[in-house]
Amino acid sequence: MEKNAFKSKQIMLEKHNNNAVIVDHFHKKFKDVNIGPLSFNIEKGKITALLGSSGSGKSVFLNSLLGATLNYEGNIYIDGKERKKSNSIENNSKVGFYSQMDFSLYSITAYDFLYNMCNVMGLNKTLIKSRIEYWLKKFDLWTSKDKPLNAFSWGMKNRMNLILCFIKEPEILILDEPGANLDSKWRGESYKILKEFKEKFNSTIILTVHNIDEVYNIIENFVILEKGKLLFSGSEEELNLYKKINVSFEKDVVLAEVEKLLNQHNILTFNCDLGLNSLVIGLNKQQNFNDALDILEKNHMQPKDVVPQVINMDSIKKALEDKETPYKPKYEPLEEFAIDSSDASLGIDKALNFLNKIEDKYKNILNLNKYDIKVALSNNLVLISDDSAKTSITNSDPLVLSDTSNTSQDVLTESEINTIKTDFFDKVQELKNLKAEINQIVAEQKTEINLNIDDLQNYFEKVKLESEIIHEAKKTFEDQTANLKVLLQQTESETEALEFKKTDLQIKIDELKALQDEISLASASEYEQFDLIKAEFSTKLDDLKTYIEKSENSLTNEMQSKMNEFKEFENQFKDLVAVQREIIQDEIKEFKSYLTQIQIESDEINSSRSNLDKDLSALKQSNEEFLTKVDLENEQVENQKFELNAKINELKKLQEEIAVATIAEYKEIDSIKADFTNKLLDLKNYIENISEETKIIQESKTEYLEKIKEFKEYHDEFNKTASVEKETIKNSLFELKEFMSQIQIEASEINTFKNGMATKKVNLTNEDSSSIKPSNLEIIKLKEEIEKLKFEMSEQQNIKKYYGASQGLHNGFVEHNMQQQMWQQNIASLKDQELEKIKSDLNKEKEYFEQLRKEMAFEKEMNQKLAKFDSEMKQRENILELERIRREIQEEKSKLNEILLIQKFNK
Ligand SMILES: Nc1ncnc2c1ncn2[C@@H]1O[C@H](COP(=O)(O)OP(=O)(O)OP(=O)(O)O)[C@@H](O)[C@H]1O
Repeated sequence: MEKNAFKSKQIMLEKHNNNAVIVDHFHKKFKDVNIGPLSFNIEKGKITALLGSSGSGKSVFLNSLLGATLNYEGNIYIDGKERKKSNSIENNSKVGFYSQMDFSLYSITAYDFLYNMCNVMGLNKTLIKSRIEYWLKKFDLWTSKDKPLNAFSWGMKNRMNLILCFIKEPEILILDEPGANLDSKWRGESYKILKEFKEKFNSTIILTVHNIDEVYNIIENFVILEKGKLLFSGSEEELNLYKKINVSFEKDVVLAEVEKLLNQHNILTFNCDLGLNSLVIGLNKQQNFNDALDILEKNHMQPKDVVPQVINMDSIKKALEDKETPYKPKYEPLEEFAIDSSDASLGIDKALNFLNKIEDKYKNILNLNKYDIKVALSNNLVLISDDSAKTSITNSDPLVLSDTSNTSQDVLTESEINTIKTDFFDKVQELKNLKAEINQIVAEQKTEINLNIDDLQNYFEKVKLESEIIHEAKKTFEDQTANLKVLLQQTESETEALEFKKTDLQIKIDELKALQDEISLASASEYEQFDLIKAEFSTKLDDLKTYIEKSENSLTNEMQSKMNEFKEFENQFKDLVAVQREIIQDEIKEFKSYLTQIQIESDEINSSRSNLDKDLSALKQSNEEFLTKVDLENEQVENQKFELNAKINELKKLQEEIAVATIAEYKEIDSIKADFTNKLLDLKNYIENISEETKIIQESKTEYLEKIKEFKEYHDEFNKTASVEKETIKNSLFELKEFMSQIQIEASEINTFKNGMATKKVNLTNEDSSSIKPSNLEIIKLKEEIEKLKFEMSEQQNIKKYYGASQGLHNGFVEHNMQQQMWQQNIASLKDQELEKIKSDLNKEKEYFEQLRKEMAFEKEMNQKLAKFDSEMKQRENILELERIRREIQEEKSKLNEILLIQKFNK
């Protein structure tokens, strides 16, 4: 038994493999309320609306579907798996659920929140970043990705909830009131995204909504609950639900005609309101209201007002009630209606044929003899008949074209007239469509074609006006003919009366004649009396005759003049018709040539169109190629963007560092600058001082140079004297050498004496140390003498070095000892003077060198300052370099920003 139940369940599930959800006798019992038993299916890859009034059990069912409630009878199968037993993470990953989560306590950023949630959902790590970016951008929250969630508005929070639901890209999406808390723009947008999502992933979407009207266009299936029971489950067609629109018209539009027209095009009509001249039209999913409008417009039944009717639970319930007696259109649908506006040449052919046809009909009228026709006009259609008495001329009469020669052949039926009328307006419409196409393809020809179409309209207006004039003229002509007839009848009856009068008179004359005869028979007196009466009577008779003649004459004259007038009018009418005929023929010729022109243009357009088609396909191909290229480039750009962002961040950091460094450096520069300006001021003062000192030095220098010059001159002179004296000294030296050798001899003698004395001394030391003392004194004395001699010798040498001996000295070395003292005195005084001079010169030189040293020290100081200045300048240059680098970075950054902006724009 159980096995069989299992088998039947298997079969049921297999049967329903195109269903994402199978609800099998779901039953949830509460204390006072029962939800179920419910059995229905939710089709895979479709959008199903779960509808029902408040408390109907939608939430109870959704909670059970989500697995939040497992305590119910019956079963819910998701993808063939029993919900109660398959509440695992794996199975839940197939389901996405939208609920209104409140983020008021979440200070985490939107991006981080989604990142964490994706991890929790077990999304592949490589997908997370791209998914987050895609969905945040889709819901316009990418720019707020780093904002904390508790700073989001209600609308933004709701969009976050939707992202949470979509980001998983699940097979089944369950959305409980997705439009709540969203503005109308985002409600519409999210329904659009929902549809896109379904188409992209072939997902099954189950949603509950309050305003079904807003989502009607995307819903494919309906599940309707009412007080815990299933009211309906199936497609829109099965629900018999139509999008209803109330359309009202001007008073002159006949609703019956509108209804007939729409029905013939498979558009349902409901609820005619004759008072407001409006009716309700019903459109199914495949029908577009714009198509209905086009049909009405083409047939000159433009609506005055259009009010769409809201689809709500009431209208759904009504649709369910009406389901038993489905609406059937009153009028049979037309097999073919739409004009293929893409085939412009066909339209022109049709227009040509149609206009030729009209021309034929006009020819028919124009070629008729005026005597053969009786003319009347009905609206703008010409009514012609060979027998006006037989034809009822009313405004609603159909168009009748008649030729006296063959009346029956040219009579058109009402349906033929309607076809001609529809054809005519169709052709005009086709011409309009053609005009629109020409406008699109050849913009330059637009004005010309517009003018032509205007001309065409003017032409028809003119024809209409002219036919109205003809109609008026014909009417006047007919009126006058009728008047003439009446006049003729009057004249005839008057003539008849006169005839009667004449016979009466004749009878009376005859009677009178008889009476005359009787009277002639009577007496002569009576005869005389009778003659008198006779004369009287004859005058009266004459009067009567002249009266009759007169009246006869006036009648014939009047008739004659009327006949003349009639003839004149007839001629005029003839001329008018001839003129009109010529005009119409000319215009038809013009129109024909215009049409051939249009034909030529149309051919040209067709050829250009085929070229354009070729170009278009080429363009499409290149566009596709371009798009793939763009995709590739986009990818590259994304990478580049990422790199650029990283670089920008680096640059930003660098910039910040530079900015900090620059500020510090600026401060330093400022202090250096201040120091520098102070120093510069000092330097200036110093330089001023120096320049003054330099002036003084310069002056003293020139003085000193002059003195040096003098000294040099003196020196030269001295050198001259010295060279002379040198010779003398040479001689003296020779003498001195000899004197020296003598002295050396004496010295050797002294040394021998000294040695003798030394041996004596040794001996004496050996004998008695006290006996050494007197010999020591002698030695000291001798030593002093030798020292003295040495001093004198060196002095003499020195003197000889500097000055030649005075001329007295030349007198021989023999007198040397005698003159030596004198010479020494002179030399000493000379030497003192010279030495004094040299000393002062040396002092001056020393001063000069001191000055030079000072100058050099100053120069050194200046050099040091310059070096410092240079280093400061270098520092300053470094700062300027930094500034330049900073500017370059700024420029680089703005370039990058531009590139980014262009990339964004391109995207
Ligand atoms: N836990 C419960 N205990 C008792 N009755 C409940 C419980 N949950 C729901 N109900 C009842 O079940 C019925 C259906 O409720 P449910 O919430 O499914 O309605 P709904 O269709 O979602 O309505 P709404 O559109 O207002 O949200 C209501 O009458 C409700 O009172």
